[in-house]
Amino acid sequence: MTVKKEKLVLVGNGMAGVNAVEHLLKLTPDKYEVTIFGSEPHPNYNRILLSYVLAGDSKVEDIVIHPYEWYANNHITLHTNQTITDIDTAAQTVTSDKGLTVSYDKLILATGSNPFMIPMPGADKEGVMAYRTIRDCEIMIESAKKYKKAIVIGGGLLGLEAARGFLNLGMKVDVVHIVDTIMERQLDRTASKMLQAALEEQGINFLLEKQSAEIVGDKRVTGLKFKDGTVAEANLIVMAVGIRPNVELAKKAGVECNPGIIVNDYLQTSAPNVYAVGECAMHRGIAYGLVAPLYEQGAVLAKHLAGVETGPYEGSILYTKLKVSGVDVFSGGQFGDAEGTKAIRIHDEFTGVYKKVVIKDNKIIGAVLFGDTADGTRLMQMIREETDVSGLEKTAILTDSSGGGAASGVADMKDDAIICGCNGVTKGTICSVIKDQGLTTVDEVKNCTTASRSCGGCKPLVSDLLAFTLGASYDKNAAKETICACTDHTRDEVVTAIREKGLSHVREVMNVLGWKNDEGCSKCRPALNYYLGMVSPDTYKDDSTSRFVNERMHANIQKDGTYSVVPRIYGGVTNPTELKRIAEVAEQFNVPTVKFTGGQRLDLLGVKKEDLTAMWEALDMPSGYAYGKALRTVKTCVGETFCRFGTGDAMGVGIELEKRFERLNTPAKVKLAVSGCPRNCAESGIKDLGIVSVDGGWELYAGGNGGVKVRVGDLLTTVKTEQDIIEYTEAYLQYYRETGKYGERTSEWVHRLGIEHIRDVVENEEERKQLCARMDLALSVTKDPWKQAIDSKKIQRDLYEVVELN
Ligand SMILES: Cc1cc2nc3c(=O)[nH]c(=O)nc-3n(C[C@H](O)[C@H](O)[C@H](O)COP(=O)(O)OP(=O)(O)OC[C@H]3O[C@@H](n4cnc5c(N)ncnc54)[C@H](O)[C@@H]3O)c2cc1C
Ligand SMILES: NC(=O)c1ccc[n+]([C@@H]2O[C@H](COP(=O)([O-])OP(=O)(O)OC[C@H]3O[C@@H](n4cnc5c(N)ncnc54)[C@H](O)[C@@H]3O)[C@@H](O)[C@H]2O)c1
Ligand code: SF4
Ligand code: FES
Repeated sequence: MTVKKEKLVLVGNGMAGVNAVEHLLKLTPDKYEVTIFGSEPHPNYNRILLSYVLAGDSKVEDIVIHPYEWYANNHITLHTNQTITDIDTAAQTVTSDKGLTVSYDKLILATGSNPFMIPMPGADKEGVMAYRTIRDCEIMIESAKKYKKAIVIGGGLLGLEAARGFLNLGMKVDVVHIVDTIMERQLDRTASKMLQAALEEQGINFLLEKQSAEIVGDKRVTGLKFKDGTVAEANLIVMAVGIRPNVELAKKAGVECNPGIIVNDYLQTSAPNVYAVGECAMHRGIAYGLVAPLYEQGAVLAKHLAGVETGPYEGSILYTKLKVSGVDVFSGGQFGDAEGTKAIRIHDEFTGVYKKVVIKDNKIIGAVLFGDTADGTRLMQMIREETDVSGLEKTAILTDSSGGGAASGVADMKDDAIICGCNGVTKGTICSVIKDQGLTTVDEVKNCTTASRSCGGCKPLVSDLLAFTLGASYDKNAAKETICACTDHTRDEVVTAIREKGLSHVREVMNVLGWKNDEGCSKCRPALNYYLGMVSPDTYKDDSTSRFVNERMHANIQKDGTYSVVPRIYGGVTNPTELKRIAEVAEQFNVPTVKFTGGQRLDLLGVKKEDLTAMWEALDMPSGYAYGKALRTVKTCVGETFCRFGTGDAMGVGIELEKRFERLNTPAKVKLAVSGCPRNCAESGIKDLGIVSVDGGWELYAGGNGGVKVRVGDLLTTVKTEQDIIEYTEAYLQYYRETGKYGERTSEWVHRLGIEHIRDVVENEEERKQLCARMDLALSVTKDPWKQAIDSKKIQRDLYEVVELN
């Protein structure tokens, strides 16, 4: 006798609902006849990965979790593009917008959330949108082909990932945020400010403490007006200011909601046989907006519906990781300081790493990590298990990422411990595929199980599981550091290919080396442009479209959309005629602020884009390159010319160095300093190359940095004459140009290569002469970009004219 199957209907073909059904079918494949309705015209896909689609690192087809065949193979009836509009809880039926009525024995509501749209005037204009679905993503990608300036309202996880995506799509982007710290729901002030600085470095412009008042424009948006009366230009505005549970259908059917669909610990709603799971559900006063808790809910619901014994769902501890390449941010549990809590903090300004763990009653209750998130999953495990840390050395909690042997932490985990929260993959599953299928790398585990496919936060644990399962045969460092997710090639492989294959365009490199993403991204394109120029300085035609906005514009864009102009003042030494001219130009162009920079230059701030070329012409001074990955400034003291302690001509040497190396492209910005005696008034110890006059010669200090990662330079060498200084500086900078990774400051480069190695290179006469010859070639072809813009109507039209956006 065949047992009649019960009818299970799922409303919402999203991540939470389908995951629960998948789990249920594994437990009891034959108990239910399943029907799924989804409003979107797609099979179940990974919404998390939309950020990678937008950023150009994935394609829509790559983010499908369950293709149509999965539904067919599991005998599930799927109705995509069909919205359930009514539920009759007495008759136990649902009815769709296409008029289809289906009866149920059990009903799961998994209708997700709606993005919150700020109800301000103009919010209905063309070009104002949310960011939630594949469709939204497609519209954003299409818009980027036509429009050049976006605003994202909301500096939370979604807003920042959207903003990064826009940069990758070649748009300029402002993030408008209501308070003065971004991601304030996940980060403390220190981490938030570090994140902001890192994202500004990538090109995102932040407008903080801004209250949006009105969207301006005719049919299509042209800008966003704030309550303080200022306006920011944009032809695309994305609202990412939070979500609201989608409960319209449940409310209409009389199911209790406040504001989400209220569920008990078994995900039951107020209506009989009706369950809710995912973002639409409100459990113990919380509606979750991240997948890990939704999967935990789904696991309980599946067991409950399968009739398998299960404990209640008692709520989840949240953790998040921002999915923006180049920044590592993790936040978990209760990260804020509150009564009864104590925190352990490490803030290593040398490496840009910040870690904070919050402890209450000898238990870790929260953590924030910036710059190094490898310990995130381990700390989450300690938070979940309420590990007593009273016997532990407190700073070791933060510094020991392996807990005494890579595999020791994971060895203690149970088989059903979730390793990848985003994709609900357990330790047991990962260990069996490693064993059964002979997997040896994190990437293979990812492809096989989806663990680490989304936010990437679980990669260190997956790696530990490989070590635990494979023992000594696991090579943790086998995974190589690629330029970005668009390629499997490392920096060195790419540079070698450029040299050996004679590649000469950014696109050619991407084609020949089989880039996964035809357009590349904002990480690889500027890097390729730099490497090509470094390899063939005399023949390579710079691809300005592959440069970051400030380098394209040859001025630094400011938070209000104006620019800053810093003319070259060699060695920081000027004269009355030059100063008068600068003053007159500042008056002529109504420059609101003139400021001395840390590098002894004058910065004219608040210049309108359309005034830039006229201002440069009036100044009649070269560009100070204050915006570029290039030589910025040579700071000098007055030296022996005026100072009674001085033993060397600091000003003379500084001016000569700046004249020699101005306009030189380097992997990251380069700052030099020359001091006339060891009192070191020009702060030579914290410069990329710092020169100090000493008895009988000059000392050269390499790899210093006074910025985010403070580092004191290492003594590179001591030379006798001013001519030696030029020669050693040439060799040092050229070696940095040839071996530095794009974006890597000399402080990191010296640390990576080791000062002894660099010293060996520059002190070897033959190598030094060769490096100098290659440097001379690179210097022989540089041109002043301001002069080029003054002389070219085309450049002025393309870059500096104000275009009416519509
Ligand atoms: C760009 C982006 C990036 C994200 N990144 C992360 C991340 O890194 N980590 C993380 O944990 N979370 C992330 N999230 C959040 C995560 O995607 C959501 O928490 C998760 O998708 C919610 O799942 P859900 O099933 O509850 O809702 P959804 O995935 O929204 O699914 C609900 C589905 O139900 C459909 N539906 C609604 N009403 C009806 C109806 N009446 N009839 C039929 N169908 C209906 C909707 O169209 C939708 O397809 C991200 C979200 C976005 C938008
Ligand atoms: N990496 C991830 O884990 C990830 C990525 C994307 C989205 N998500 C999830 O998707 C959901 C939506 O993300 P979200 O970032 O929109 O929500 P959110 O609620 O996390 O953040 C919204 C942000 O917008 C700000 N804000 C609110 N009103 C504003 C206003 N009028 N002007 C300017 N700023 C304003 C808030 O201060 C807050 O920081 C969340 O549940 C989020 O957790 C997660
Ligand atoms: S570094 Fe020496 S020479 Fe230069 S200003 Fe200071 S004391 Fe004078
Ligand atoms: S925890 Fe996010 S991908 Fe694994």
